[in-house]
Amino acid sequence: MLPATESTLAFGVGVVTHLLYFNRGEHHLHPQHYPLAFALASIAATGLLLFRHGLELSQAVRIVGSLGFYFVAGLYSSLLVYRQFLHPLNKFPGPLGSRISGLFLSVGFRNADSAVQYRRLHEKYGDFVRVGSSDLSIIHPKGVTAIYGAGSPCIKGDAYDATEPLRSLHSFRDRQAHDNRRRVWSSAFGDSALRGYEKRIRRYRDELIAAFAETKGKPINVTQWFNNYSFDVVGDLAFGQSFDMLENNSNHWAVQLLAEGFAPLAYSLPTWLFRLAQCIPGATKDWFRFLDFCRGRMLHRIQTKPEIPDITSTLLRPLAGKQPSPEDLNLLVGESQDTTATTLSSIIYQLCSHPEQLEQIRQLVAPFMTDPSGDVPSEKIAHIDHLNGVIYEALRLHPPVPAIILRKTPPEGLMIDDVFVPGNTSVFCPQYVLGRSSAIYENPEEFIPERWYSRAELVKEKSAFAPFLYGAYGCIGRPLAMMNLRSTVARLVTTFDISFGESEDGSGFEGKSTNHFLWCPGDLNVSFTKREVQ
Ligand code: HEM
Repeated sequence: MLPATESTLAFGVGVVTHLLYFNRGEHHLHPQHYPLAFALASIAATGLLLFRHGLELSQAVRIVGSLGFYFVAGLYSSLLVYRQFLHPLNKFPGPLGSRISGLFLSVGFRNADSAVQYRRLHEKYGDFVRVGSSDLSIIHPKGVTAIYGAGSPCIKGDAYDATEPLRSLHSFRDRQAHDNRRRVWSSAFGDSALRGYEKRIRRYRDELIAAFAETKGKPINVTQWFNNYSFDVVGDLAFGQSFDMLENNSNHWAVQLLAEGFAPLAYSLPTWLFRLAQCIPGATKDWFRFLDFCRGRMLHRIQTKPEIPDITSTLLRPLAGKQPSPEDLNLLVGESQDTTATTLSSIIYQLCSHPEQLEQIRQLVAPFMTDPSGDVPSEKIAHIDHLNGVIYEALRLHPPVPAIILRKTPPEGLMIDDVFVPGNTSVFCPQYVLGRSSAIYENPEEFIPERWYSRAELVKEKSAFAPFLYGAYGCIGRPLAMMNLRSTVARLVTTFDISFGESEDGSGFEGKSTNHFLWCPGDLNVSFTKREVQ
């Protein structure tokens, strides 16, 4: 048995370690160092007792074990007491377990339905909900501008360090480093570059239309088909070579790896745990296989010069011969394409649910579909307010990034309207919950495209609508996405009669959807019958 003074001392050291070290700053980058340091200290202390003080091995192990126990007990007691009773976020409501750890909610997210669950939490607790020891979910109408707006003092949260030291444009937390990389990317998304991409994309849109025409009205799962289309498009824009997914109507193996790599994001695990899991041998092998695949395709692409410049051409130019990082390519291939595909699915879901809207868009775009190819450049139809309204309504009700886009408040804290959010708090505004909030929209559950142009009174707080985000870290691919969405929707509605398949009621589209940072809708069986008169 350890004397009381030693056990108290070990306990006290635990408390002090928490208060002076773990309770200050960030500690998520190298979580494996802590158990390692603990093990090394235990071995050193055992050695000291054995060789310096001549104790028996069993005696030395018992003493070191007890000291270790009291140290850990002190550390965790301090952590629990602090988080439960003294934490500056205690004034915010939320599930009791969340005060102690975000892991409490991670367990509840086992069905990958975090966006729906955040909605329930906000219905119960209000605009500010504490969802972790230092984490707030916020749906106050002024929250989005305060947290993500151009002048916001917030920085990206620790989750963006998940793959450190690998970095993409998306994951730079340092503002200056991000801005420098973003300047390189901007040239790849300027007007003239987009016109070139539009030409490259047309070939895949033709393939999509041809594949739908071949079905002769037999219902098909559009969620998969739009995935096929979007990944083929980005494969072409990034590597000058598609994934042949439209041809095979199935995921390319690399795309499948990517989807599996995203799966753990469903549980909103703390970043330290995520990084700890990466230390398990083999745990990230699929991820690295995917990055190797990107690297291989990139090398192949660099050896060929495309007739019409692709994204890589424009990215390579300012990099002066250096290659984009494989993480950048992962960003391009993974995150950006799922979003375009899910938005197309959401639009078709809403148009099948509201056939009168489908007819209205058809009437509006038909006069511009004069090209013999059947296609239409986006700029010809970009001014059609109702078409844009349909896209925005789909994005409002089914935001592709529906829940956590993490930011951290500055050390001095942040005012959101008249609510003070303490410094160094992880904050996010779930777009899915905001999109259905009656504090922000009149009749939020209704699909009303006019709210985005002629019935502005139906949007009470426009700044809360941010499916692409805005500000310094907003989506750089927005113009490309909008261009692709407009032209593809115009082409689909003028080429086909579109309706839910016979046994489809649309319930699984949302009901079986999951959220892995990006939203993945359930299957949606839709019938496309070629129209006689166009
Ligand atoms: C409907 C389609 C899309 C939606 C809703 C969307 C949404 C978003 C959102 C919410 C972010 C911010 C994420 C964060 O801060 O964590 C973002 C960032 C980004 N998006 Fe998109 N996106 C779409 C399409 C695209 C496309 C087509 C591309 C490119 C081909 C793209 C490229 C990017 C890039 C590179 C970033 C990182 C920007 C930065 O950190 O500076 N996105 N997108």
